[in-house]
Amino acid sequence: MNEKQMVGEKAAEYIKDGMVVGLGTGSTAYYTIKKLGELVRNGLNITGIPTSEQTAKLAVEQGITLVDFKDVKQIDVAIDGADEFDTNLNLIKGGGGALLREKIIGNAASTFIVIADSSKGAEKLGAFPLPVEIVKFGSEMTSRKIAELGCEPILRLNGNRPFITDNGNYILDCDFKQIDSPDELELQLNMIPGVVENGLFVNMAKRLITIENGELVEKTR
Ligand SMILES: O=C[C@H](O)[C@H](O)[C@H](O)COP(=O)(O)O
Repeated sequence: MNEKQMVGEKAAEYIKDGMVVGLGTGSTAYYTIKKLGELVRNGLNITGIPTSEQTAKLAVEQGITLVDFKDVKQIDVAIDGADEFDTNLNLIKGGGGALLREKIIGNAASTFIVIADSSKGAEKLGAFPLPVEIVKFGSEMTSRKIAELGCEPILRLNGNRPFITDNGNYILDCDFKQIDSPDELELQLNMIPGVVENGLFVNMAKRLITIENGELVEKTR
């Protein structure tokens, strides 16, 4: 079993009957959703809220009932992957472009569980270029304003066209090299008009499930 499958399936153990579950996006969350599908087919009763169109499709294929977000007052647990995590369980997310919905759902969940293979750990965040979702209007200006914070934003492409998020926006990948104060940078970025959201998830993860020396490890905050 690969590391993504190990952590992804482990997270499914936290899901109990009757829960409303935030379903993450990406190649690690894939294994959680597959496992939850198996459990649902064996009688587990949950409803899911997907963090992307891609995840919605997978969840439906797996037989997981989805609920309309507008009808939801409480999300019990959200499970999602990460592109990078630090020792305080702060994260960089958005490698797959799903960061906005992931942040809304992760923030609304009583418990946000992160699942990440051993390659994602870092002393300080920043080696992974930070994804920032911006509106199309004025995108060059928004990009210049972000650059003033200390990076060279690169417009994410899909082939030779801009990548478009599920929300109809662009993504700028911003290589800050090393992020000393993720909480400050998160706020500074979101203060720039045109920025919709950024991929820094600070003080959100309650539990991290990862791998160390080939073994499953869990850390809580
Ligand atoms: O937008 C994508 C998400 O933030 C993913 O959770 C993140 O990119 C990690 O994905 P993966 O599990 O495929 O490495």
